[in-house]
Amino acid sequence: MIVFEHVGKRYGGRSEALADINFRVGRGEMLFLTGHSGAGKSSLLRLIMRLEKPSRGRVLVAGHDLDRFHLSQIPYYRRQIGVVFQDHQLLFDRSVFANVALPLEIQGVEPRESARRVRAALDKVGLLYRETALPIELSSGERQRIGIARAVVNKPSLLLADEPTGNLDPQLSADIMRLFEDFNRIGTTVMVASHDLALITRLRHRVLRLREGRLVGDEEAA
Ligand SMILES: Nc1ncnc2c1ncn2[C@@H]1O[C@H](COP(=O)(O)OP(=O)(O)OP(=O)(O)O)[C@@H](O)[C@H]1O
Repeated sequence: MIVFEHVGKRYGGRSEALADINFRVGRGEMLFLTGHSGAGKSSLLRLIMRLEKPSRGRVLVAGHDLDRFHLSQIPYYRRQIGVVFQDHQLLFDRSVFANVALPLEIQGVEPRESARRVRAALDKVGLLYRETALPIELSSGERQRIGIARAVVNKPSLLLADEPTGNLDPQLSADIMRLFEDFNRIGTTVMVASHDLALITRLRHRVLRLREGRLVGDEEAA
């Protein structure tokens, strides 16, 4: 599903944020990406999203060399990827329902079909009963689950998360990870960047370890 071949990334004239990264992720896998702050986790995810281009090497996703995409193809490509951020990036003046519906609205999905998919996504994260609430009325764990519902409303084949439990306590973090595992169980490829080693160790998935832009570990699930 994801192939990195000798990938390097340099921003401007600075030192390399990523250097000679090689790995493959199979369809339907779940794995963690870990490393200290500044190790290159977000850069690696941004390359997969095609928000950045590599300075060296190739990134392939679902058989496509991302460097070869025409600019007009990129939005279609990104629709196949669900992305969850630490700060969830919800719109605070819109209801939970409207936030989750946003990706479908942008694509022009017909309202009735959109409503059906939004409710299915909210149901999966256990927050269907909060559809009319505003984000401000929710707890931080609930907001993160809304961010996840929005990420999966398109039924993406690939789900990427950048420190999705960064602000949450251990219990809520475990709940969020269980949700990712649920999506993985139904076939979604899931990659989670996190520096929460306690959580990562407990969950027993494959772990890619970055240090100063280099891949220093690739440990299979225990
Ligand atoms: N847009 C950018 N322009 C210039 N330098 C950048 C940019 N994005 C990242 N970097 C640099 O690249 C290196 C890797 O950063 P990156 O954000 O990928 O690491 P990270 O592991 O995700 O860290 P964090 O957990 O703090 O987000 C850092 O030295 C950072 O300063």
